[in-house]
Amino acid sequence: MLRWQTAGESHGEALVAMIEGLPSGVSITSDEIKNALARRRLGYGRGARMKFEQDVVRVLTGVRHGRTLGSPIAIEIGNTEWPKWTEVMSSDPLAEDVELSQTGRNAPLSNPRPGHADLTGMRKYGFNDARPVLERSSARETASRVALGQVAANFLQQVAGIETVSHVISIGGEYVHDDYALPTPLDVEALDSSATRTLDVEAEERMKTRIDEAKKSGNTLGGVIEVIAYNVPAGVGTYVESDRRLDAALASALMGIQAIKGVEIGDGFKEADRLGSEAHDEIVRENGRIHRATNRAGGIEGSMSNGEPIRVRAAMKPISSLPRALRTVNVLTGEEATAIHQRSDATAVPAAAVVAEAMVRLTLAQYVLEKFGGDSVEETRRNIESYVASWPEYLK
Ligand SMILES: Cc1cc2nc3c(=O)[nH]c(=O)nc-3n(C[C@H](O)[C@H](O)[C@H](O)COP(=O)(O)O)c2cc1C
Ligand SMILES: C=C(O[C@@H]1CC(C(=O)O)=C[C@@H](OP(=O)(O)O)[C@H]1O)C(=O)O
Repeated sequence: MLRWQTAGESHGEALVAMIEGLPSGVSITSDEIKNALARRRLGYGRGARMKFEQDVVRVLTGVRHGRTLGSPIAIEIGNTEWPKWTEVMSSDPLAEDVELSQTGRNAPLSNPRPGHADLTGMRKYGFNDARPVLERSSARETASRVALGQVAANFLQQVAGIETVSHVISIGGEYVHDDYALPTPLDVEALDSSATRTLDVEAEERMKTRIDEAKKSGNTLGGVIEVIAYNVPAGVGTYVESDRRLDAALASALMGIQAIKGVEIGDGFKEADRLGSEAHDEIVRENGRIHRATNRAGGIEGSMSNGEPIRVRAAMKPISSLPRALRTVNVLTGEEATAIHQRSDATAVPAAAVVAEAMVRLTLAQYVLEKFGGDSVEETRRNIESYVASWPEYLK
């Protein structure tokens, strides 16, 4: 069973990520993890923190000479901003003669921000300061998931040539064109170089203009992202129990990302309006091989991969911390107030696409391992090859 967990606060000393259950022999280096983390920092509209902070990666356990050992892997991502936060975020009680200043970064945050976990988190955990809530609810934590996602990506690539691609479909209501071709692994470099993580240069300009306008008026934006997984063999996931359904697992993985409010598999909500004859993907034989005439289902039928590219989309709400302050109340006085705002992203849709890709990688790694097992990369690869080899030629 593949399991993973993350720990760490946004302004703490470091984030920590663990993954357990991967076979031995997966090749992975800390540079590959660093590169994955660098992709998450990209995107037009990201805030100041992305410029001055760095992710300092240390692979602490589970990897030797660039190969996994089959034992738990622990990764540390240091926050380079830590020296400024040592007192505010000290895990030990502060010495008696150290008094936190009541201004600047030390000030108690008693005006909770709408759209964040602040108000309910304060009630639930018994704080009258939003600091202890926002430290963990912050999407800083997604760096841990991207680090783990890179390990999963290497596993998927090395056992079955499975590759993922993430891109942006819309920001602030500015969409890519309807006839926009699905990006493939060959497009990853171009997507990484795009300010809005899209190959549609005309849409990119519209998105950038929209972000500029939002920024100018003290506002923020959300959008829609898509992740595609290529070369997933048919039969990953199952219909036999609801908790083993691949589509349900992917939806849960994406909904578990901060600010994601909706998930679609394939054509998702559009399918609801179509006639049955226009909704399903006919099975056709071409050049002796069986495949689908279309891929509206997004590569999943009966909660199993069907051999076509897997396609999932997620909707991200606009960033909750607005320079144009939203109304709130001061929890200490009960009086009306405006929400705290120090700095934030104007939009983080391109970054969320990279995070969503990491979650798809982790989920697929879990489901591939569940189907094919294996304690070493070679064993998993052999199992997949012999499974596919058991089909008649026209079904491969
Ligand atoms: C990559 C990424 C970056 C984010 N950056 C910010 C940010 O700078 N400011 C902010 O208010 N929210 C940001 N968010 C969103 C909040 O973390 C999120 O909306 C908040 O924790 C409330 O959680 P919920 O939206 O799931 O209810 C970001 C989310 C992601 C995925
Ligand atoms: C630090 C990251 O994202 C942060 C996520 C975030 C939030 O509220 O989710 C708020 C911002 O942090 P701060 O409030 O300190 O400016 C973002 O910069 C990151 O993605 O690495």
